[in-house]
Parts: sequence; C-alpha cells; structure tokens
Amino acid sequence: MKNTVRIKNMGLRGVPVADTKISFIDGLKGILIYRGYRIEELAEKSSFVETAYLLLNGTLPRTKELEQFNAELVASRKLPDFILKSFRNWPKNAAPMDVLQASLPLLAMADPELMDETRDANVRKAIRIIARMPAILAGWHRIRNGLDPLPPDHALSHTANFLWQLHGRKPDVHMAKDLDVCMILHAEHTFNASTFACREVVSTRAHMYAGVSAGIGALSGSLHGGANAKVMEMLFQIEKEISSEDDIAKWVKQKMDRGEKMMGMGHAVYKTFDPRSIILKEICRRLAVETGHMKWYRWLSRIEEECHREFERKGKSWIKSNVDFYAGLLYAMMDIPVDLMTPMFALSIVTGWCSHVIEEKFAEAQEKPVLYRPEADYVGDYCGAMGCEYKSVDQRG
Ligand SMILES: CC(=O)SCCNC(=O)CCNC(=O)[C@H](O)C(C)(C)COP(=O)(O)OP(=O)(O)OC[C@H]1O[C@@H](n2cnc3c(N)ncnc32)[C@H](O)[C@@H]1OP(=O)(O)O
Ligand SMILES: O=C([O-])CC(=O)C(=O)O
Repeated sequence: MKNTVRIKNMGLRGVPVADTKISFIDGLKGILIYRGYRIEELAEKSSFVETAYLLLNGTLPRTKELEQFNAELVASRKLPDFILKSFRNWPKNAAPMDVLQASLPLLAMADPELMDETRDANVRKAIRIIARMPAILAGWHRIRNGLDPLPPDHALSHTANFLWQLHGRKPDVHMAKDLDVCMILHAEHTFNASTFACREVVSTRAHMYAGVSAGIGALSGSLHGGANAKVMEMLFQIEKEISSEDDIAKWVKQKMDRGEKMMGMGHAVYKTFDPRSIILKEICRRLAVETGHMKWYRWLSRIEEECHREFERKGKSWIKSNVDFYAGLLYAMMDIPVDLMTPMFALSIVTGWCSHVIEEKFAEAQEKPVLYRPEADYVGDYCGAMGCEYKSVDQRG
C-alpha cells in the first residue's frame, strides 16, 4: 500500500504545498492581503512601484528606499539592443504572450548576474525583469505595426511610461493612475497556477528567468489570465448574436445550458466576491462614463447578474466575477488591444512571481519542500514485473 494522500483529480485544491509570507486569501470572506496589507487599502493609497517593493522586500519602503527602488527600476527600463533588433525578424502575427514568454531567455542572456544566486542578485534580477517586460510588450506592439520602438521617458512613472512607450503619446494622468491601481490589483495572488509554475521551476534551482517564463506560459491559458481577453471576445460575439440588450439573459442561459464556461466568472478560491473585481468594476464604470463606453459596462454588469441568476436557478451556491471580468474592458478603454490584455496581467503579476521565486530560493528549509515532486498513479498497461513483450515492427505487422 502506497503511503500517499489521494488528492487526484482535485487540481490540488485546498492542499498547502509550501509556506508563504507574501500574500493571503480568505476565499469565504473575500479578503486578499499582500504582506499583511488589505488590497483595498493598497489600491487606494499605494502605487504599483511601492507595492512591488512591498512584495519583494516584505515591508513598505521608507522615503529614501522608495526613491532608490524607483531609480533602479527607471535605470533598468532600456532593453538590450539585440532584443529589439531580433524582434524585427519575428513573424508579425505572433501572439504577444508568446513574444513575452520567448523574451525571457533573451533577457537572461543579457543579464550579467545571471548565475549569481545570492539573494541580493536575485532582487536585482527581479528589478530588471519588472522594468523590462513593459518595454518588451510596447516595443513588440510597435514593431508589429511597422513603427519604431520608443525610448523610455525617465520623467514618467512605471505605468505612465508603459503607456507612452506603447502609444507614443503622453498618457492622461488620471488614466495612468487607474492603470496603476489595476496593476496593484493584479500584482500577486498566492499559489495560483502561474505562481506555482514559477516556484516549481525554480525549486530545481533553475534561474529566475526560467521561472518567470514558465509563469507566463501558465498565465496565458483561458482558465487563468487568458480569461480577460476571452471576456472581450465574448462581448463582441454577443453583439453579433443578439438584436436587443434584453436578449443577454437568454444568451447567457443558453450558453450555460450547453455547459460552457462563462469567462471571467467563478474562482478556484473565492467562494464569494473577488475583492479585486469590486474595485475594477467601479473604475470601469467611471471610465465608461468618461469615455462614452457605458453600453459595454452595462452589458458586462448584466452578464454577471444573469450568470449569478442561472447558477441560483440550477441550485448551485454562487458565482461572481473574478479579476479578469472587468479588466479587459478597462484596458480597452485605455486603447490597449485585446491580444495585449493577458500580457498586461503578466506585467503586473511578474512582481508576485519574482517575490515567490526569491521566497522559494531563500526560505528556511523547513518552510518548503526542497524540490516539488508529486506522484501519479499509473493507470496504463502493465504486464507484470517483466514488462510487456516487445515485438519488432516487422512482427507487429
Ligand atoms: C486570474 C484568474 O485566473 S481568475 C479565473 C479566470 N478564469 C476564468 O474566468 C474562466 C472561467 N472560470 C472557470 O473556469 C472556473 O471558475 C475556474 C477554473 C476559475 C475555477 O474552477 P473550479 O475551481 O473548478 O470552480 P468550482 O469548483 O467552484 O466550480 C463549481 C461549479 O461551477 C461551475 N463553474 C465554475 N466557473 C464557471 C463558469 N465560469 N461558468 C460556468 N460554470 C462555472 C463548475 O463547472 C462547477 O460545476 P459542477 O459543480 O456542475 O461541476
Ligand atoms: O488565484 C487564482 O487561482 C486565480 C486568480 O485569481 C489570480 O491569479 O489572480
């Protein structure tokens, strides 16, 4: 009899695999905390850069620490020349999420401290990665559209500079602030699929870039970060298929009756509201009023309500919007194209990933497994201790 706990087919739900000091979720109460601070308070009072410091270092920075951290991020924004040069030869229809993922080994090649596995060197690597991923995304977007990448503007904040490098115009300060809040909300989420992927990779003592690259791959799927773009695609599909707004209820019911997933709805941990979605919904409503996109906001709210109603009708306990539901529309109102929406998530959560990589590499041994190595039950062919009889291809016919 094997000495293992049977958790098969449960996607590891509710199974702690490590200790963490980085964030905490109470899924029944709708609470999310980064390093002890409630997400609502950080969204209201902090900045993405300050939150990044908090996640990476464990405490809120003093004035001088914040200034220095910001200066290091600003100084790291410029990409190594060979990366943008090589982008010019890449297929212009490449998915931006693939480009982002493929860029991580390129950034690794250019990192002079790549093989330095001290904690301080890993913090510096994290700063370079956080600073450069926005430049990768903006640079790629411009190159694929036949435009030249723009140099960073050191006078702009991390978030405003990204919008500048993407669009080539100085962003409205209020819009940059809204995006900054959005980035705080997406910066960290305990052991979600992508963070676990990062930690699993670096538990082998692979470097930070390898871990982050795995995280990007995991985030891209539509059950995880990919859902934000799918929500927008769903809106466009609904627009094609209904003749009046009142048909939304029927559209949602039919989709759910077919057993299809509603993108941006539901969550593996929150069994009540997702606190990030509440904040994003409010920003979305305000921006929709300001930019004349109320129709889309109304439609999303209606879809959310109908989805909830359908769940109740079927006797299931709950379903609410997750962080991806309103984020897509929010990005769209900032002129961010649909295929850049999931990469936008990556630009934020890379902060959490890097913090977890550091925790994975440097936590006390008793707080984490040395190397993640779960088991699987073999359910394939088995012909006894000698194995199945091997026949040559001629004998197999
Ligand atoms: C950043 C993020 O990663 S947030 C999540 C982003 N992903 C999405 O928005 C995709 C849509 N959502 C989903 O697929 C799911 O809600 C997940 C994957 C996020 C979580 O899934 P689970 O942990 O399996 O959810 P849970 O166990 O609570 O599901 C309970 C029931 O609700 C159903 N359900 C959950 N979410 C949805 C949904 N979005 N649409 C329709 N039904 C759903 C499940 O199929 C399940 O039904 P069953 O009891 O008949 O089998
Ligand atoms: O925690 C999860 O499983 C998914 C999620 O909301 C996130 O990654 O932000």
